[in-house]
Amino acid sequence: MLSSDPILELEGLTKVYPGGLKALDNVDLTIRRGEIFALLGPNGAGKTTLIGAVCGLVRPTSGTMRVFGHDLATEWRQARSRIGLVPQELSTDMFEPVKRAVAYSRGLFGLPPNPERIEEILRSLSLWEKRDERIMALSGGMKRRVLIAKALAHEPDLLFLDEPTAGVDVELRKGMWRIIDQMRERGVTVILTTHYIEEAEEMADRVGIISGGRILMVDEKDAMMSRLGRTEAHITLAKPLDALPAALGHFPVELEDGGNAICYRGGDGTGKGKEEVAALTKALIAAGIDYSGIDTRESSLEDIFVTLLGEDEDAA
Ligand SMILES: Nc1ncnc2c1ncn2[C@@H]1O[C@H](COP(=O)(O)OP(=O)(O)OP(=O)(O)O)[C@@H](O)[C@H]1O
Repeated sequence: MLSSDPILELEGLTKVYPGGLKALDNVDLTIRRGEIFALLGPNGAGKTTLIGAVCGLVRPTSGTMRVFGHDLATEWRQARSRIGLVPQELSTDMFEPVKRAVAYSRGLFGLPPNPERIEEILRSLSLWEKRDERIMALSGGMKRRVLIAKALAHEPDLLFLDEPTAGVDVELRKGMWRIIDQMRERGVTVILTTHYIEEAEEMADRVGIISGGRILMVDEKDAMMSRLGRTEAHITLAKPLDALPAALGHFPVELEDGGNAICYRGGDGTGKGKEEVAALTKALIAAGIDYSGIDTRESSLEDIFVTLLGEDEDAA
């Protein structure tokens, strides 16, 4: 269930690596219980550093972090035991059989063994048949699922997935999305990092855009798309025009393709582009201008992302 109850609160989180690189710059971020939050940013934006800070792998330079209301600086143990981390790559356990490695991960958090629970996790990730195989002998996609199983072994309430589908094929990516969806159904809050816009668009309830260690924007995905999205319509005319008729003067349109098409670009931030295109077609008919086709396109999260990053570079 999605609620406004915060599960993670970051305030003024800053990380300056030795050598002076500021990987996180005064990050404020609140994650709500039960949501899937996508942290979207280009390479080197600070995504892994942010996850590392919450999971205790990176020591922040300043700022506060609260998880489930526990201050990470003072109540580290209570908080960490409820967090799971799926890192980008498997670094240990390669020689271990799958089931043993996953059970071991549970034990690391001081939990008693629970073979039924481990079986359930392995089955849900389609790894049960492979439970006695060494991890090194598995395919790349299965190794990724082992990473998830290990992160779920101690039944965390908050799960970080760092680039869960980097470098995997489309089929595996979709499989991974289904797995993430199942976790949400179980009530796990998921924070995933990605530089695949498609992934954020498909999976997330909310999206945060990060670049150069700064959060540029956080919003509900749908709100972000209607607030920042725009509509483009390409109207092919039956006969070319020399100039735009005065009757269309109040629409955001231009004559293109040597007078053979009228292009509409509008609805910015209002979500009303489609309605305006419909009004435009009526105005065309009223003005006696015949057209042979209309191609309408709503902007995607990708367009928004590119625009925001472009503006950020301009401001820098
Ligand atoms: N241990 C480190 N020492 C010094 N600089 C580091 C260290 N780790 C990361 N950085 C730098 O901090 C910045 C942020 O890196 P980070 O790995 O957090 O980005 P990212 O958004 O996860 O990138 P990617 O998508 O490539 O994984 C980068 O410029 C990186 O080179």
